[in-house]
Amino acid sequence: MSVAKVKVIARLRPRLPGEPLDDGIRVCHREPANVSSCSNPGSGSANVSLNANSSSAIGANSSGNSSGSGNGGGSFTGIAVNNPRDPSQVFRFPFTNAYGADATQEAIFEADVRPLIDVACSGVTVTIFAYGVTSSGKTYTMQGTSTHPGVIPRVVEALFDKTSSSSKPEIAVSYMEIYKDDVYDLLVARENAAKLPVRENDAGMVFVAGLVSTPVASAAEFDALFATSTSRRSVGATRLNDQSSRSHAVLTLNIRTHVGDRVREGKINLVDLAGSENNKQTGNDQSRMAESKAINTSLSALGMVVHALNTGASRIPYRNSKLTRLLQDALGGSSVGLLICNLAPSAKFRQDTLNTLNFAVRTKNIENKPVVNERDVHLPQPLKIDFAQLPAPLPASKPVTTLPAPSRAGARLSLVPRPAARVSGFGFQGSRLSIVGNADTAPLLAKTLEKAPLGLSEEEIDARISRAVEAEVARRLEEREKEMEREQEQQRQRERELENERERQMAGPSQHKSGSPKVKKQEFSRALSSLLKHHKDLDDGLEARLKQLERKFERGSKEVDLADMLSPVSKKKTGRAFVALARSHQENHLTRGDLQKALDLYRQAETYVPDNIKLKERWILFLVHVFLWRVAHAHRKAIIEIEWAVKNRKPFKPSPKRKKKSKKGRTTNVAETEMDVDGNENAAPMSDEQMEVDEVETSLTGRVMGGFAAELTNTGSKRSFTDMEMEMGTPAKRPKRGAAIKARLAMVVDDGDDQLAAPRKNRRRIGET
Ligand SMILES: Nc1ncnc2c1ncn2[C@@H]1O[C@H](COP(=O)(O)OP(=O)(O)OP(=O)(O)O)[C@@H](O)[C@H]1O
Repeated sequence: MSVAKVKVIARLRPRLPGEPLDDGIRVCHREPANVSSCSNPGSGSANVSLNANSSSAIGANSSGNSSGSGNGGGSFTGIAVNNPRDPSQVFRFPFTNAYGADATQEAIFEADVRPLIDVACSGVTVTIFAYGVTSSGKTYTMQGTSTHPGVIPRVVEALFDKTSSSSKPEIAVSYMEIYKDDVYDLLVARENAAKLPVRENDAGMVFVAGLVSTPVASAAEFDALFATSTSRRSVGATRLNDQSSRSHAVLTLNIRTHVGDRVREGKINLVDLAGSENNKQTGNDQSRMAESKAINTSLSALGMVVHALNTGASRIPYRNSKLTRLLQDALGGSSVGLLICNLAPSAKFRQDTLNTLNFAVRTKNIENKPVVNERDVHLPQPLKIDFAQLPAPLPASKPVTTLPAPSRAGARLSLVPRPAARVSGFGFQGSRLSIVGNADTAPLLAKTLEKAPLGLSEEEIDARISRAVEAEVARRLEEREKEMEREQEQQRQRERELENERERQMAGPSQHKSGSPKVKKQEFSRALSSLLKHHKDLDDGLEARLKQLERKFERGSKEVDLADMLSPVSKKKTGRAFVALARSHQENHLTRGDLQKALDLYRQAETYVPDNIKLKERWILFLVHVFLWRVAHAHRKAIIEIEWAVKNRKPFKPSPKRKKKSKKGRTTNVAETEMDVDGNENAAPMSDEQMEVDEVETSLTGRVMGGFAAELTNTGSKRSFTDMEMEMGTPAKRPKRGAAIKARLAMVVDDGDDQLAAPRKNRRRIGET
């Protein structure tokens, strides 16, 4: 993509009445770089005008091409300023052009502004902004006076001159001010003007929502509109300027040109920034101070954006102020930029002037990637069809004849890739219109335009752009056709696959061998859906069980009364005994199905030692443990059942739920997988099918189901006796052996119920011996 650096020119205004003579700041034009006269005010060089008050409009030339200005080629065009602390030292600031006190409005317009009008008419966004300290002549430069019209009226006049030519651009105007970081529409009477929001559309284009845009048919119509709206701008008197702008004003001229079947939509943003203020000098009252603070804040945000762009920062802080958001396109974006750096000659502004010049020199290094905004008239209209609302973007061009940037000591060239150009538009809303290109296709246009030698006529530039655009359109159409073909082919392929699938289903299972992978797959998916239903039932069972536990817990309050009667030591002992017993039941639950018992015992223990944190932790772990065990067990069993069903080609039926009688005779739904593996007296008798499932599992895993659960619930160091015992036997003997162990453990733990106060270690030993 073509890159166009922001062009910067400097303008030193004449001395105003009452301002003391001061030659500390001078305009230099094509000074030999080694001539000290420009840089040293004391040298008395005769061949150049160094004094701001006497210099002529140097730098301006009718071609608008500053022809070798800047530091390049051994000459210097720009501004020289004495160091206020050390007058023998001179700072030099090179610019494309530099204008002195008697430079006319016309000279500046002709040299640096008029060429940009052609650029805007060819579909590019152009942003011209005046920057400088308060009272340095920004408004004078942009608006001018009735006798010395400035940039704005001259641009409009030049545009309307074009409307009489064959291309006949249509023009619409929007005008806003940013006052204390709020945006107001200047085309709307102030009493009706609401604060307008700044938004960004999907294409990354910044716009002011609700900004009015008015078509204008003649320069006279514009003048009337402009005069009325300018009178609405916030202006106030300060000690430095009795007509000081208290806001940043942005006037946008939207230009639409028809070229054959295509429409080009360019625009010119004309920005009169409020001036930076040194409040030691302004004598501002409280309300002026608030304005001044907003002005300085937004200008410093602007400075930060410029700095970030210069240093190649990955994040550019456009969002720090409305001003920078709206200037986004002009700074590192897709428009062509011209900064007019206004300077005041007086010594009292010296420090601010140096700051302004520093800012301007940094701005020079900002690279924009201009795009040509063009669309085919036959393509659908944008969302907002009002001309002024038409958005911008697309292919790049390099419409301005910028000179190579003069080298500047200390200026860093970024090694970090610049962020992609972002598109923004003052007052433009709606979607981007484009048919002719994007960031990828822009190089073609850019290349074409870059090859254009300086001094090409407007028609030649237009012709080049047209040719490039046509080639680009053809290429993109071809690409689009190919893309569409690819998509159609993919669609056909998808349809074919769907059709085949449908046919297979219609043909039915008889056409397939029952043992084929497809049949197996179907069986498996049927089994899977049964399994899912089964799990839902399981969840319901668990939930019912938890509710039951809660009720039991409430009943435990009776025990609390009992516990209150015991001494703290006895309470502790009793609590410990309950815990030991609960642990024993917990550890043996695989063989005895004593989880419920363990749970009750833990609760009882808690009544005696309610504040024991360890117990609480154990309690929580236990609940988790129970839950996980049940879920894992249920899953495992279900998987085995499915595997078995698939292997034996039998339909999968989830195990029926077991109705469990609660102690009070209520019937509760509990998942059968809960306790039945150990075959104790509470478990429902196993069906033939279930027996088979266990056999299948044993043959698949070499273990009985208890082993799997134990693996899940016991850590390596606390493996249960049952597991160890069972691992000692051969796989064939394990089931038998397991049953014998279970019976033994049942006896041991039952005996243990009576030994409430037995120490924990002993209890363990009982279980393990
Ligand atoms: N080139 C010039 N020739 C003659 N007079 C000028 C020139 N530039 C500025 N002035 C005068 O200087 C005064 C201050 O100029 P202006 O109001 O344009 O400054 P400003 O930078 O816009 O100030 P602020 O930031 O406070 O709005 C005005 O009286 C203006 O007429």
